Amino acid sequence: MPDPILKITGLEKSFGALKATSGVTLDLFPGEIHALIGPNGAGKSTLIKQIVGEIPQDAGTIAFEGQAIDHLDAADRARIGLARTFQVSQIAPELSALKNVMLAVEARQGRVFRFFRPVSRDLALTDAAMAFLYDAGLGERATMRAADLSHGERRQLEFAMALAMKPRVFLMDEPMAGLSPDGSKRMTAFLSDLRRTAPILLVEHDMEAVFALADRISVLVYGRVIATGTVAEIRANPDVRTAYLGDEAA
Ligand SMILES: Nc1ncnc2c1ncn2[C@@H]1O[C@H](COP(=O)(O)OP(=O)(O)OP(=O)(O)O)[C@@H](O)[C@H]1O
Repeated sequence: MPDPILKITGLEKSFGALKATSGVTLDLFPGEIHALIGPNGAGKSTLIKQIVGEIPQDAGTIAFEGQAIDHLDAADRARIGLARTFQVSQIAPELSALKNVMLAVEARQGRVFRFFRPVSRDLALTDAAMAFLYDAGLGERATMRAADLSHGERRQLEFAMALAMKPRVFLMDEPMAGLSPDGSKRMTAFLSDLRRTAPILLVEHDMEAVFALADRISVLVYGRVIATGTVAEIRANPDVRTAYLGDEAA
C-alpha cells in the first residue's frame, strides 16, 4: 500500500454548541476516488473547508504528502496543489473557452494574463490550453464564448481550468449537481479517468455516480465517520442503511 497523499487525523470543529466535525479520521491514496456521503448537514462541506484552509479546525491534524499543513493558509495550500476543484476557476462568460483556460494556465504560472496580446503569438500557451480542453472533452468548443456553452459544457470548462492548475488532489463538492442524465454519464466517465491524474475526494449526493466511481466510501453522520469501506461493504452495512442509504443500497 502506498503512503496516503492526504491524511486527516482526529479532526474536530464546532460552531457554538453544534459539533460539525467530530473525531474525523480519513485518508486519500494515490489513484483512488474516495467518496464522502451523508445526509444534509452531516458536515461534508465543513470538512472540505477545513482541508483547503478556509476555516480552521479546533483540533486534529491534516497532513499532505506526509507533512502537516495545519499552519498553511488557503493560498499556500492552493499553491501546493490542494484546492477545491471549482474554487479557483472563475469562468469569464464573455471570453472563449480557450481564453478561459489560458487564464488558468497563466494563473498557475503566476503570470498576469495580457488581454491585448494576440493569441497566435503565444503558441505554447495556446497549445497547453487546447490540450486541457481536449482532456476535458471540450476541444471542439474551444472558440465558443463560455456564455454560449451548455450547463454541462461549462462544467467541462471548469474541469479544463482545474486541470490547468495541476492539482495534486481533486476536492470536489457535488460535481454532478444540476447535470442532465446524459451530462451525469459523461461526467462519471470523465471522473473515472481523472483519478489517474490525481486522487479525488468526492462529496456527492448522486448515489448512482458514487457507486459507479468510488474505490472507497466514507459515511458522515452528525459530523462523525460511521463507516469507511468499499462500495459493497458500505451497501451492506446495516448502520449506513439505517442512517442514510435506506432503499438506495438495495
Ligand atoms: N459557518 C457556520 N456557522 C454555523 N453553523 C455552520 C456553519 N457552517 C456549517 N454549519 C452547520 O454545520 C453543519 C454541517 O454543515 P455542512 O454544510 O458541512 O453539511 P453538509 O454535509 O455539507 O450538508 P449538505 O449535504 O446539505 O451540503 C450544519 O448543521 C450547518 O448548519
